[in-house]
Amino acid sequence: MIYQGNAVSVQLLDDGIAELKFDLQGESVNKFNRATLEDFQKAIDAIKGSDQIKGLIVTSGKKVFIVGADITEFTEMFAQEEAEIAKWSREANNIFSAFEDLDIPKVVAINGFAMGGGLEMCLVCDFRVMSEQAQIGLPEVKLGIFPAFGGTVRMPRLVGVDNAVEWIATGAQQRPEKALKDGVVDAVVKHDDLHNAAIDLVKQCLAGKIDFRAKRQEKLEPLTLPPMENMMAFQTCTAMVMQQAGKNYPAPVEAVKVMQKASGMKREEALDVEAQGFAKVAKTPQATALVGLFLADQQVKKVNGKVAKTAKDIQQAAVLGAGIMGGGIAFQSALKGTPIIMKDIADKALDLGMSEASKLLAKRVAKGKMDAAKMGKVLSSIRPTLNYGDFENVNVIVEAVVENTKVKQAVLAEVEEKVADGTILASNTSTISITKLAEALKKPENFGGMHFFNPVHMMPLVEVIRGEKTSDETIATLVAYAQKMGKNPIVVNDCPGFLVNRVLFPYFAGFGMLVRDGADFQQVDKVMQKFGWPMGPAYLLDVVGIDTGVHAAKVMADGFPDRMQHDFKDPTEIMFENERYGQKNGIGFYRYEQDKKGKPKKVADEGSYELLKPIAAERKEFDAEEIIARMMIPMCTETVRCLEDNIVGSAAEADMAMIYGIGFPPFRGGPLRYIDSIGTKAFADLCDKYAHLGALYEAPQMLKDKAAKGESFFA
Ligand SMILES: NC(=O)c1ccc[n+]([C@@H]2O[C@H](COP(=O)([O-])OP(=O)(O)OC[C@H]3O[C@@H](n4cnc5c(N)ncnc54)[C@H](O)[C@@H]3O)[C@@H](O)[C@H]2O)c1
Repeated sequence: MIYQGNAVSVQLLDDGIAELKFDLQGESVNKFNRATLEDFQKAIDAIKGSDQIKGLIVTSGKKVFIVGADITEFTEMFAQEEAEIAKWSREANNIFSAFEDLDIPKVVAINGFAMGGGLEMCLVCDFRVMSEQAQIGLPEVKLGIFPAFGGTVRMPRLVGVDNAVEWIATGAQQRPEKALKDGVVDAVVKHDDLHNAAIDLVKQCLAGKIDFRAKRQEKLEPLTLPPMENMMAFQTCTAMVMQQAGKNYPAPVEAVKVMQKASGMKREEALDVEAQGFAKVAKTPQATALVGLFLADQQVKKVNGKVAKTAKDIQQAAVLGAGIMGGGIAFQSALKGTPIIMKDIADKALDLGMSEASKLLAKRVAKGKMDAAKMGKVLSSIRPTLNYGDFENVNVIVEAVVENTKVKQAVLAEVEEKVADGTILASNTSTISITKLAEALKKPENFGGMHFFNPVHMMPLVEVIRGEKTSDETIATLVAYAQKMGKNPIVVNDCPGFLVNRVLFPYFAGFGMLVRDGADFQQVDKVMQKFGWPMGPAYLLDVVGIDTGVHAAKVMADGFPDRMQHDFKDPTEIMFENERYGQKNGIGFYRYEQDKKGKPKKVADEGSYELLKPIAAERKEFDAEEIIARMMIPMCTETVRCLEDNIVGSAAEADMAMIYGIGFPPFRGGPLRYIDSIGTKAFADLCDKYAHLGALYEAPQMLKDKAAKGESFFA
């Protein structure tokens, strides 16, 4: 053994070829934390000090190669001054450069995920051999930053400007074929042949058949494009990236700028430019929010992992109701490998459910994401039925029949009689209390809520709802089933609207008051979309369905009369009374026409303004800042109240639910992180400023306390 550290070892194999192996002890994956970087430096020193090593292969002792830098270290690091952050990147790069400069052929064997810093490690090697099972990428922009272990320097020099921009600015994870085609790797081999293929390449270098020094030199020099072509290439890329990323996500554009600025420089100078650019983006609020989001996601997964430990085995599921939601649940369950019985009372509904599932599957086949055999298998694991035969073998049942308490209670009581003792039942209700539905059951402990979002196959969130009598084992099983379906469950306690709708409806209430006070709903939509929402509130209400919106708003008002009842006619109610139900009947706040692809396209409709006139003050322009405050305060304060009332277990879970469930702008991190970004004191002051609008605008006690103590929701 030439070197043995906690994360890196160097061992001499045969013929003067050594193996440098990453294998971080005590962890399931390799990552570049500070300790690994230090260890890597020591390994390089050991290689330099050995006169036996003529060539090197770089490997991993884990299933993955290296997943990237250690993101848990980012929050603290990014809190430092820009100069300190740049220094960190520069120091790491000194180690990477020292490795690159070793005057021996170095070939990396990429066995599994090589992401971010993991791929940058591969780029400092002279050649890259990749297993056909591995995937690689530079996903840093998804955290609001860009590669800073030399990625912006080596990628364009290795694969050209256009490819480098695509890999860095999209942050996409890439398969072996793409990596080989773009020249990011030099060979793709069968997984079992990887080690030998890497050794073979080192041997060819040692035998003088391949000039590894020439290959390495390309990475040390400026880009080779003539100045005019270079400028053109970067200009085209910048415009494209700006358009795709949008102004709310500065990192991809900054990455391109850095690459352009460094294009005429040699490696070391270019690495300085990268470090400075990196420090700048690391200090943006977007980076803070997106890194926070990543950590929150990890925390939620950890919590769920613990919860799901006591889950019952799930081999067979069933869904009651083959409508929009039941059909979607059946499709998703079957797709992810849990066979499902789909029961309805109408033949027609079953046919519709099955034909929707086959349409979705056919799309996957057409896109090459699935073969016909798999499609057949998935379809045959959905069993449509009109009766309860075989229900005694079902482990978990999701009820998704019409939204009516009596019907749901009757259906749940009926199915309880048909199943084995331990079967877990859940309702997909969006507005009815889980505790109330449980009153119809003999074993309420075996029952909970499982609130999916529409369309089920697209929406990542499932709210798992604990009623008063729901057992821990039931919650565990529902969490496990949601995970099995590829969804992100968040466990919440029962209350009107559960978590997501309880927080969303105050936002709609804010919208109603703005329109009442003379705001143009189209202006509100534009401002909120610019703020980062996928769509503004009026458009969102049209998409959700005005009838659904009015019904749910009533449930919320009954549940929280002190702040959610209003003494004026809400614009959504006006639309409802005039049979403007939104997209579903072609008219709501907007009118809907079909675009060329047959999809609904919204157009302005003067009639809406006429209808709103009796309830609205004279139309006037509002400041964007005021619109944002009046829309966001009710949403954010209600999220705080959910935390206060123990509806949700942690700030991380609350924020993730809003991002997964209703598309809260990810670069703002979620309602609670949004409060943090403004500051708890400043946000509480903002609440005071608008408190005259009603109780929804009053700062909750928890916010006041945090503001007084100078605390935030996230450390
Ligand atoms: N549509 C949404 O966006 C959405 C989102 C989240 C939750 N939900 C909830 O999901 C549930 C279903 O909503 P949907 O939009 O799919 O409704 P839907 O009207 O499309 O489907 C309901 C289905 O239930 C069937 N049904 C009625 N009584 C039945 C019985 N006794 N046994 C079996 N099947 C029966 C009907 O035939 C119909 O096919 C509701 O509780 C709704 O609140 C809906």
